[in-house]
Amino acid sequence: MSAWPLVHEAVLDPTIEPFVKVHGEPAYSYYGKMPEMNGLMRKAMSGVSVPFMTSVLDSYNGFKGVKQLVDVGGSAGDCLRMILQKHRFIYEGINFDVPEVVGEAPSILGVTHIGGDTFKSIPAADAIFMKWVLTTWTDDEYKLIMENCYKALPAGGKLIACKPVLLDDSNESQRTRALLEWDIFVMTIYRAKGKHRTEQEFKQLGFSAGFLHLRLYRVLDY
Ligand SMILES: C[S@@+](CC[C@H](N)C(=O)[O-])C[C@H]1O[C@@H](n2cnc3c(N)ncnc32)[C@H](O)[C@@H]1O
Repeated sequence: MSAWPLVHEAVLDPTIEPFVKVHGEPAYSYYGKMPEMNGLMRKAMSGVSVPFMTSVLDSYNGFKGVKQLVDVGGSAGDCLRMILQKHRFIYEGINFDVPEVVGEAPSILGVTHIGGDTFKSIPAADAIFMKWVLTTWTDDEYKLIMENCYKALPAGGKLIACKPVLLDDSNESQRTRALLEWDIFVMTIYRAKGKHRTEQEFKQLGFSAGFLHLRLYRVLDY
């Protein structure tokens, strides 16, 4: 909470986040040093992701043909658990997150937890799932994560990124307002230059990392 009074400073100087000004380090490394914060973050992600994934899995069928799936930034592994329960043909799941998070994750049948850093390398699999990860990073960091995803996949492999897509022109709708409000949250806590992106921006960043085709599936008007 102590970062919020500094929110305007992220606009004046986007090179340093309000969270860093207050705590002296970025949010994820701060959580990693505080088991209680880390536990709260895992719990919060489960709380929002479980109902959300139930709806996604009702309408999205792009996992067909996948045998090994890595969930990048998968937190405690809830998303992967739900995907594997629904799609029994996926015989191997890898839940990849920072060591402090996977170290506390529960064991899940068919899932191996691997600790690491998306900016260094990502475990190989024939498809990658990544939900609610890219918004918190700058364009350069986003590109680096995408390059590491590209390296982790075989030719023709698939990256399934689950993200809200911003309209080209912002409007007065509740959805646009909610996404832009969320940008302010990201700007304050994670990265002053992190943001939601449009379809065209996703396409360009993916293209610059080697992903030549982008197919958009709309689920939940998301
Ligand atoms: C917003 S949470 C999303 C969690 C999960 N994908 C979900 O939708 O429930 C972002 C996740 O990225 C992880 N993360 C942050 N930096 C990372 C890094 N450098 N390498 C691997 N994981 C990272 C965090 O620990 C966190 O679990």
